[in-house]
Amino acid sequence: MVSQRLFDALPPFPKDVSTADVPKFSLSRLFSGDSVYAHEVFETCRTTGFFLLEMGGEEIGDNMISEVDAMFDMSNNVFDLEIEEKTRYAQDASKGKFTGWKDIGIMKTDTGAPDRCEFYALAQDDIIGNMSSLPHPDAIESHRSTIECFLRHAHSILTQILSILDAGLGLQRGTLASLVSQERSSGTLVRMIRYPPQPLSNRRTSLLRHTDLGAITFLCSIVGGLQILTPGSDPTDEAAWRYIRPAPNCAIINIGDALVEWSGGILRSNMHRVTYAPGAQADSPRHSIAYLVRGNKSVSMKRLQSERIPSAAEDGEVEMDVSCEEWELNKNKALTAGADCARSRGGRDLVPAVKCS
Ligand SMILES: O=C(O)CCC(=O)C(=O)O
Ligand SMILES: [Fe+2]
Repeated sequence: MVSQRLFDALPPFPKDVSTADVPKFSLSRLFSGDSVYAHEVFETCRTTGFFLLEMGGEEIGDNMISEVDAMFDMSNNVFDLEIEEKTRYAQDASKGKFTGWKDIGIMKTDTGAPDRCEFYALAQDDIIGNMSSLPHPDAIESHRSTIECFLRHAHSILTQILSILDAGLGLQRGTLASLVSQERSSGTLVRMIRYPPQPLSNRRTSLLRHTDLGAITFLCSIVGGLQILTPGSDPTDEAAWRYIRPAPNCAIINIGDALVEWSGGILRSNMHRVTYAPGAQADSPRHSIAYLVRGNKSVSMKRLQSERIPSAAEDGEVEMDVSCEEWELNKNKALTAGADCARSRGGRDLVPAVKCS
């Protein structure tokens, strides 16, 4: 949900590229309490797992638009720092440190080739104050309050979406939000990403196909490149990968694996990847900002109990009681090694709210 002003500064996404079938919802209607609209949002989270959320006109939406613009500015400045400076804040996957800077090529794509993107990740706990602050370059330190506002506003928008999911899953209002509280420790991150333009003669996937391991993601970008796998398709079928067209004032929201687990497979986390941008955009660097909301560290990954969520026993499964913290560590290691055998998950039919005999 970058502003129109920043979109106007870059070449447009071409009109003739076929794009994914992803609906656009509006934040003001989401806040209106319209139950038919809420049901459409829920069904999208169950069947596609991705949607656009348009903001503007509401106080929180307008704040978000200017905060996201400021985050993009900051991200540009961070990635433009000298490599020696960025190296001081390097991530260290072998020590489970996924905050700070990740150079291009550290991760693998699905062919085993090095990735083509740089990350700088910030822990929500660091910014909100759930832990003692981690050191960052001045380009970040001087913007801590902007980052905190961005996190608080994005979180309250996502809380609204989670309450729609509570209703659809037959959970008490506030159940899902209580698993991803901002006031308790979690692996939640805001990840800034820069993808340099790729040479015409050698263009390919820059970020491995994956599903997000957390609960829900709030993603902002201007330049295209994000693709989702058409539900029901084989990931090796190139024709099944479709671009999402970024739009001004719109965030891309997607469901992650934790919500699939908690909902017993009702909600859907869909595979996605990043490749070169289409048309004239391919010559511009691509920036994105992903707010990756994860469960509180000690929360279990076991499914929640409700009339609508089939129990593991009903499915003939024995559930492992892993905490979000352990689950994330294992998934992160696999992802870094390119060994994440990701597949889209979830999307099963809902049982009726009241079971009839
Ligand atoms: O850069 C993007 O648009 C997508 C990033 C992404 O999928 C992620 O960080 O999980
Ligand atoms: Fe992702």
